[in-house]
Amino acid sequence: MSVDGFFDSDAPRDGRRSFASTEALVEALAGSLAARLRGAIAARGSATLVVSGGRTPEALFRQMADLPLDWAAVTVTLADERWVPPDDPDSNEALVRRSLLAGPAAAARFVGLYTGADTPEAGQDACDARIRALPRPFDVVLLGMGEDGHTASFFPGAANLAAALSPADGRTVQAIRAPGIRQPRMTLTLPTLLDTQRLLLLITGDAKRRTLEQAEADGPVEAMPVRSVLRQDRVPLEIFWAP
Ligand SMILES: O=C1O[C@H](COP(=O)(O)O)[C@@H](O)[C@H](O)[C@H]1O
Repeated sequence: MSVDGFFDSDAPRDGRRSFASTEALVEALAGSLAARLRGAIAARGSATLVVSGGRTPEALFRQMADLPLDWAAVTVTLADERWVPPDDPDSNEALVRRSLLAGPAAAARFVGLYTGADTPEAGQDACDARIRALPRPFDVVLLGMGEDGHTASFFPGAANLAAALSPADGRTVQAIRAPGIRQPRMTLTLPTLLDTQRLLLLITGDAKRRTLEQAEADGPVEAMPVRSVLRQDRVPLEIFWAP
């Protein structure tokens, strides 16, 4: 159910859905993602799901974890990772393991980005090999967004943002360091994230909605890197929002 006109205003360009509550969003989105994964498994025998970390997707992951699905045929990986071991509370892998890969979904194969190397730069080649080995296109890429307009680990002001958005050498991942972020990161590059059948952006709250409105206005991608997915025309972007 729409709560106002914002998400309906330019529907022809993007699929936008707004919900009266996070619970309603989570229920609808979990069901829709499960249907997509089932369809991929029926067609090809396997499915690949790329998810973001942070706080926003946890309720969705918990809902998905219980859905009836041949989880053993699903590979789950991350759109980005904080360069910390999986026992660190900031690890996106830890979030996925505790909230998505629980119950029936524990049967899924998880491919993490953290390699154990001292730095993401040192781990980049090994991480690239992991992602390169996955079937493509992905079936679903689920992105989030920060209030600063970052998505995945495309941060405003990141030294290597250009390489992440447009990797000259075709690499699938990029080490990221940016002012103001606690840990260095590893992110899938933009062309890799866009190599998907379905691309979703999940945001909640009024602050992020205002960030999205700002990102949709004119301005450089480097200032609000989520613009890189808003402005591309390779794969339709679906935006899911709840207050
Ligand atoms: O640092 C990150 O931030 C974004 C948004 O996180 P949230 O906590 O505001 O939901 C997330 O999409 C990304 O994967 C994560 O590494």
